[in-house]
Amino acid sequence: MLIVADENIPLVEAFFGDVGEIRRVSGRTMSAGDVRDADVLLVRSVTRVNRALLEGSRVRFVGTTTIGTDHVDLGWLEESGIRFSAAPGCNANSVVEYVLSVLSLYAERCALNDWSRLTVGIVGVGNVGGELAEKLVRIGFSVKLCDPPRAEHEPEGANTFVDLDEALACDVVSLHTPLTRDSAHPTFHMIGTQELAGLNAEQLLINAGRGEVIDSAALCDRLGHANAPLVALDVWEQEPRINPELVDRVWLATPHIAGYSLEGKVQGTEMIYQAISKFLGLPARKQAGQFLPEPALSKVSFTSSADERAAIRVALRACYDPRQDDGRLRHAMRAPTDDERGAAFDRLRRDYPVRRECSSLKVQLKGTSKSLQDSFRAIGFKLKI
Ligand SMILES: NC(=O)c1ccc[n+]([C@@H]2O[C@H](COP(=O)([O-])OP(=O)(O)OC[C@H]3O[C@@H](n4cnc5c(N)ncnc54)[C@H](O)[C@@H]3O)[C@@H](O)[C@H]2O)c1
Ligand SMILES: O=C(O)[C@H](O)[C@H](O)COP(=O)(O)O
Repeated sequence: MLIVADENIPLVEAFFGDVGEIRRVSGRTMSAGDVRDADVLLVRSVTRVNRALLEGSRVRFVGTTTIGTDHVDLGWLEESGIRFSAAPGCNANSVVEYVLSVLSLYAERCALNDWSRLTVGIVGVGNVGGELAEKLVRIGFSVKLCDPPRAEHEPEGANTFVDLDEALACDVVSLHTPLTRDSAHPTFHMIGTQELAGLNAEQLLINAGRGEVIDSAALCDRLGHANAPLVALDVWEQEPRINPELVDRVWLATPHIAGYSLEGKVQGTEMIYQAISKFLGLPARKQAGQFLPEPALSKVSFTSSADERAAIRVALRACYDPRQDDGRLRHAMRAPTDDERGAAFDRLRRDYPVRRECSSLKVQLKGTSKSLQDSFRAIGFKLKI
């Protein structure tokens, strides 16, 4: 059995070495020739999986080690009898930690002593948005949830969810929808000129869903006018050849790495390993946990003299500080041509440093308040009181 896998999927050899022969190829440039004699194909979000890639090949199973599936022609795979599996939720916690870190930076920028005074509108309340909402509520934030598909289909939907306008009126708006064009509630350019016109300088807009959910030409234009909101973008239209002018105009710019914790990546590989094992009728004995190394930073300690709010900031940013990714992307955008900038964007993702989730860090709190302990727990740190 031949397994063709994107060269940037971690631990393919460790998980699949005894399932078949493995051939690594570039996900960005993967062609029909690369996959013709494959039985199994493993991709990331950068490979378009469709008739052009697979027709005439031996491929019977496609797995994407990602949450998003907009790069895959699901209809064509089904018609062609090719089994498909994604990795729902694999890196949801990583994205949530990205948003929490952005929120902590924003609160600091606004000189807000208590970050939980910010209201947060979450658009798209699935694995990522749902986990974000749960953590924010536990910390004490007020959240508004916008998810029309869920609002329509769930019995309590009308009471739980708000419409997009209401979510867009919050201090912070965080987008976590999939990219859809033909659904009942399409998200392609869901945030366009009109929605952007309604946002103001007292607001923060975060997009860690898919770049095409925001009309980026309209955003670039809005950011050139008065009273514009602050914007944090992790995802972009036309990746990897993103608009350098837009990078210049946003507050925080990261190269589609919100989901790039080591835990998130390894869980993605593990979920596809489980799906393939089931497809082939093989036992799935390997688990992500056995491949996670000891974290570089394993413990921090705060005493009763710690400023409680600063303690959360310090611990959160010890795990992940988006300003480092922002600096690297801005530097990469100095390259002179579109091609070079695109290659640099992909390099930043390929050579991404090891980033561990908050659950890998033990936090010792001596003589601190119960509410601080609850907030640390809500974020996901391991506590030692
Ligand atoms: N930046 C990153 O690194 C990163 C990482 C993981 C996922 N993502 C993106 O985030 C998306 C969401 O991930 P998830 O795991 O939460 O997916 P999910 O499928 O669990 O949830 C998506 C939610 O969005 C809702 N939705 C659909 N259309 C909507 C609309 N028009 N308005 C509001 N809500 C709508 C759905 O009903 C669903 O509840 C993924 O599809 C992927 O594109 C990005
Ligand atoms: O959909 C996802 O899971 C994320 O967007 C994922 O982090 C994308 O990463 P990639 O597959 O491009 O490495």
